[in-house]
Amino acid sequence: MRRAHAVEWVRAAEGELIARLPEGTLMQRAAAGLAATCAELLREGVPGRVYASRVLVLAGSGDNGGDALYAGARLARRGARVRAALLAPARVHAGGLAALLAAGGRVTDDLAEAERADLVLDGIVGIGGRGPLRDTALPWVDAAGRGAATVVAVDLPSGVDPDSGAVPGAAVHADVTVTFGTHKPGLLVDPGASYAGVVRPVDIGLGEVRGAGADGEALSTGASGAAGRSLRGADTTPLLLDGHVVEALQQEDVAALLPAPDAESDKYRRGVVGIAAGSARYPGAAVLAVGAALHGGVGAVRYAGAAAREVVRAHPEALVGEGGPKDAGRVQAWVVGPGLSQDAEAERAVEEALDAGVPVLVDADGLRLLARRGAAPADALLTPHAGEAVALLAGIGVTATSAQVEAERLRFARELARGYGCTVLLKGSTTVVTGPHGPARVNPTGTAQLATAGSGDVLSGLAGALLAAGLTPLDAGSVAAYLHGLAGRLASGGDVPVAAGAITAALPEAWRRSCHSGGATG
Ligand SMILES: NC(=O)C1=CN([C@@H]2O[C@H](COP(=O)(O)OP(=O)(O)OC[C@H]3O[C@@H](n4cnc5c(N)ncnc54)[C@H](O)[C@@H]3O)[C@@H](O)[C@H]2O)[C@@H](O)CC1
Ligand SMILES: [K+]
Repeated sequence: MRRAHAVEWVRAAEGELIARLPEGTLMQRAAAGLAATCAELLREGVPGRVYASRVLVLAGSGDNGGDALYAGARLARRGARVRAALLAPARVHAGGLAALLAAGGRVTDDLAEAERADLVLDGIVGIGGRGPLRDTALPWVDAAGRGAATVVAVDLPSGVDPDSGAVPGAAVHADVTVTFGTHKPGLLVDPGASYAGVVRPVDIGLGEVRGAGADGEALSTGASGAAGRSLRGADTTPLLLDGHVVEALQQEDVAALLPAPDAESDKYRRGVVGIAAGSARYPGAAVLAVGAALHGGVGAVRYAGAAAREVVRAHPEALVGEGGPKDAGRVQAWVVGPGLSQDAEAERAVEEALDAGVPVLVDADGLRLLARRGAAPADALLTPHAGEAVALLAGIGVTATSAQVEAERLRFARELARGYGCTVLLKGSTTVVTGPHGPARVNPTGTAQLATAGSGDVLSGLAGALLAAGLTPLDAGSVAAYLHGLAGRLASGGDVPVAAGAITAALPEAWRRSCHSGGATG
């Protein structure tokens, strides 16, 4: 599991470490890791060596600038020609600057240095940054963009909000981000994630803090349901700040979560998912959702609704009925909403699915109907895109535009999960899945090619099947997003447009790659 922690968490963990270590230790660890990565990049890149390479440090007023200056000093000691632009000279990190000068580095105010550098270190702001880049930094960042330098962001690209991934104005576009101790949420969530380039974590010993965990290490987050907050003190207490952890499933996590039939399994024990979707006018959504559900690890798929004939023609494996969810046989989870329209019959289908006493995934038209209720059962999974999220938010008295939802996906997904009291999967450039408490999950496999008609119907059928197979709403949503994203990548071969049916066709291969070692996450 890849984990990111919010600034408040990082500060608390660092505070605990700083109290135990000699002064400056953490910054030296950060600078050493940063310099090692820069040296590697210089050796791999055009100069092919550190000696005589041109390095420009952009140093802001905080410790982020300190990290960059100390790393610059280390590179200067290895023969690099290092220059530093001080963006707030009166408040520059004094120790870092002294170290750089002592190692032979120089201060510069010549913008041309940015254009001819081999490597630019963005030490403008780190986790202390708020708002867009300030005017003093802009000409330097623009000049670096004009040149051929490899841009390395220190901890995170300046201008990206560390906790939300929002990019409120100008920001640094990094080729590589060297992040300390743990990922920051803004590095995993768009739009911030798209500014970070390749993210390389550097261990600075946060794992030494009780209960803390750098990438991949055990970290008690109180799992998906805990409502704990800021529990520090007693020796056995993990450092836990509710809502401060963001996770991204990796291939081995998905492998462990995928349902696998055992010798005892028959079709009913594997789970049956019910799909209440489509309408006489829009049968396609039903066909797509059922088709994906058939690949979702359940023993059978029931369809209930007006598109029964079209569904069985496309998928003879499905058990179909023309009535509503109440008249269908037993299922372990319902999917309700895709292509349902919003008439009285649709409303009844949503009511019946919500009252069925099993986990229910609500999508599309179902969400618009649900917004009028302003609440959902605790084991529901809501799967809005930004536009549907706006309607759902209105249902709990929150006014927001789609653009605002897209800009702060984590925040609005959490707000919906808390407001409706259930799990929410917010679709988009970075799909976010979260319950009212505990960690949020972001999907690492997405591709822009998934933004295609019917793609959401495929996702809801697949996630519903995983719910019926017994996964929790958080696991079902995040595993479905992972497989759906991977299938989309496989179907598009990277950049070829895909139709929703092609995503479904690629699901078996995505599943196969996810349950075997050998990796899938890009
Ligand atoms: N706290 C720690 O123990 C460690 C921190 N480290 C580094 O320290 C960083 C955090 O340092 P700080 O807390 O000093 O904060 P930063 O260096 O991230 O930034 C704070 C400074 O930037 C200014 N600032 C804020 N927003 C700005 C904007 N949009 N444009 C320009 N200037 C802006 C503030 O006025 C303040 O002076 C981390 O990101 C990491 O790089 C590392 O050295 C590892 C250890
Ligand atoms: K930075």
